[in-house]
Amino acid sequence: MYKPINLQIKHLCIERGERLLCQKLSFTVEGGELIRIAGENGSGKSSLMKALLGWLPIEEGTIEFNGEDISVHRDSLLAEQLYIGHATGIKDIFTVQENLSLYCPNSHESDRLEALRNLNLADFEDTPAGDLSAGQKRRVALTRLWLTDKQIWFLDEPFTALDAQGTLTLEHRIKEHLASGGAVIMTTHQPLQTLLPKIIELKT
Ligand SMILES: Nc1ncnc2c1ncn2[C@@H]1O[C@H](COP(=O)(O)OP(=O)(O)OP(=O)(O)O)[C@@H](O)[C@H]1O
Repeated sequence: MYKPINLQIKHLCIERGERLLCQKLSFTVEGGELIRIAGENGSGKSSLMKALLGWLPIEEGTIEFNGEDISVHRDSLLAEQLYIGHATGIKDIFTVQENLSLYCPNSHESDRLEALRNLNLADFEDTPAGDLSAGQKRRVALTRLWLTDKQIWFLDEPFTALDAQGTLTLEHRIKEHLASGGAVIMTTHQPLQTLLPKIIELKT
């Protein structure tokens, strides 16, 4: 079980390419909570995620993690977070197993194999990632969710290219994480099957 966490966003405004993306947005995230950032294409979902991690400057407002302003001190948030972006980040020239070793260098081989089994990739460990389908590459990227001990997950369109069974497997993993006090902030354009998120809607 994780310790309690609190991410507090107050009156946040982000500007990108001279467009104002969030207008005085406020919400909180605590352990056990699933947040879905919703909105049309270009409304600023990915930008908001990056701003929450301190990777994009903010125009106005504050982001506090466990009471600390991340614009001053973001080490504790960065130490607790796992971010999986829009792009899978999988390296085509490496095998599936090598990609996992690259992303999770401290993981045990037995845990990596178990993670691959969970995602129906056990037969592909020696396959070059470049020979995988889009959905299989997404699954390789998502194995990190079975290998991490990070408490707060930032998942940008994690369901992209997954089939129905892959979607349910990911939803199940997210539920396990929430049940142990983890938090998840995600974007998705797809309908969720079993998850009931708190929705933060961005306007265009
Ligand atoms: N690197 C960048 N430089 C300048 N502007 C950018 C950059 N990346 C995105 N933007 C702009 O910021 C706005 C929000 O983009 P963002 O990717 O955050 O939207 P989104 O809601 O995640 O979209 P989608 O649903 O298509 O993934 C868009 O108008 C986009 O053109």
